[in-house]
Amino acid sequence: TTTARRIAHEFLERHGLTTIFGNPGSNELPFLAELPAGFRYILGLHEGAVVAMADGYAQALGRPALVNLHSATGSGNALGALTNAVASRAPLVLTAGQQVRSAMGIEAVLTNVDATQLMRPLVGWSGEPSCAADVPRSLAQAVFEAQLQRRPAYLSVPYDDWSVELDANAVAVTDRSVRLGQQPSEAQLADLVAAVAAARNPALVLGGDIDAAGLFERAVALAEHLESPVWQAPSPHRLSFPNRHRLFRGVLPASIAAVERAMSGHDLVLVSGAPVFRYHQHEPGRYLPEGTRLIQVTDDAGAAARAPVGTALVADVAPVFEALLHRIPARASDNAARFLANPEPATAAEHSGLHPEQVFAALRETQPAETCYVVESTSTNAAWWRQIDLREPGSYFWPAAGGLGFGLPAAVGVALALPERPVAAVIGDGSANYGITALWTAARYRVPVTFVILRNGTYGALEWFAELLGTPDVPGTDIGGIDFTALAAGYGVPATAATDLDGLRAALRSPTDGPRLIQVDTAPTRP
Ligand SMILES: Cc1ncc(Cn2c(C)c(CCOP(=O)(O)OP(=O)(O)O)sc2=O)c(N)n1
Ligand SMILES: [Ca+2]
Repeated sequence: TTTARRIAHEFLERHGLTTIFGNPGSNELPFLAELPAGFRYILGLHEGAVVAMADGYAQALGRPALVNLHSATGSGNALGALTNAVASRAPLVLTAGQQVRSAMGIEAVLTNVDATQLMRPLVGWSGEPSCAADVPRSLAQAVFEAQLQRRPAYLSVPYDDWSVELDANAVAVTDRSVRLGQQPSEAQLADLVAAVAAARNPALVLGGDIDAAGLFERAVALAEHLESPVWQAPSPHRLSFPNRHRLFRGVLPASIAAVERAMSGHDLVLVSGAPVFRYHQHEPGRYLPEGTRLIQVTDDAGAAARAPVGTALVADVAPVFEALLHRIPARASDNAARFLANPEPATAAEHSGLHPEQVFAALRETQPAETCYVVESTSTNAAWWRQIDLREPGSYFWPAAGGLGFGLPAAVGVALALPERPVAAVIGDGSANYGITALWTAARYRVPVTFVILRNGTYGALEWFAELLGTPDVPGTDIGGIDFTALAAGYGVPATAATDLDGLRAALRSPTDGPRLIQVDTAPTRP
């Protein structure tokens, strides 16, 4: 016999879940005891930062990530960050400690009352084992559910279970594995190939799942093969195509009318790896222009079922791309240069701060081409896509549900997942506050992230929305006067304040082997 804890650790080790992102309470300590060599615990000081770090880590690695939270209070603190992990389809395995079994009914302090309901409807599965003997199997089920659904799963475990001696049946689960394959049928491929081949002027719309599936380069090959224009689907949480490529037409604006306008003239819209669509600002219109057909290919059955227009094939996208590449003759392409030149950055003449385009041009000019950017700055996206020049897979992450508090911690998670890749976080001075404690984690584990804080003193996007919604005089958008260099110093991260372009470039160029924060004053812009 062996204890539930040793079986659980063995199962986690076999499935590569040896990095634990967590913030512990007393209920969690018996699970965290006797961690085998090879496990590492990454401590976050707030559960929102913990889950955001795990989300960045899981997305960067393309594998499940393990999280350990403190009962109800800790799990509740994580709910906001979980909205992003649901939208990014991050396979997070959330575990939380529960009071001892005999004290749950009387609701002793630290009882997670009705634990399996707490995280719904955000998690794809949540459970609490009915007895200690079922703990290892329940943990395995949480891991497999997260992996199969590509959605966070939640497991609550009474802390007196971990030390219980269990028999061979409980150990059997350590040998389990589960695999998922969604190969389209020959008939489904033939239908799709025929539709695209017959299209006079097809448009390709790519979702974040294309980058998540490692299909960034195949998407470029397909677009060049078909000589088709490419858009990133609205509200992207990843980039699935080089944003300066001659065929790239930009990020689809996140409104119904704007998508209709962008698709005019195209008789077929092929949407791959994206919901149809993640609109944001409400601008009524027709979903598609008259005569335009939409086909969606995704391995996300829910996204296919809830789409308001078009037909959908639920399958892995890779075999679909290969069929289109090999069964449709290549279309002639003009010999234009593959990538477009970058425009001169706009300036903010009438404002003391820099224009965000100047900041982004400085990043492009000073950071390595393979830098991975984690961005959370909600009024600077137009400036960002005009000036940045991303040509590698996995180069861009954004809070997938628009929930702020992802960017700063997720950059730490990405850097922990990819220690060989430069990582920069580009964070608004509003967004930075929701996950600011991750600076301490970056300092503690010396995670070499460059945090760039864009300080325009406002919730800029909300000021734009206030105008759009005809409510210009709303309160609560002025956040001026925060000193992020003092905050960073307080958490142990070296910081500088840049007020002009030379100062910013010098700071970006200075050598570093650990985390650093650069606060740059910027002028307000429209999203
Ligand atoms: C957790 C959370 N709280 C509040 C908001 C609402 N919100 C807020 C508060 C925004 C302003 C963010 O300001 P920023 O300084 O990070 O960026 P900009 O100044 O460039 O808009 S944008 C937005 O949707 C949110 N999305 N998520
Ligand atoms: Ca701001």
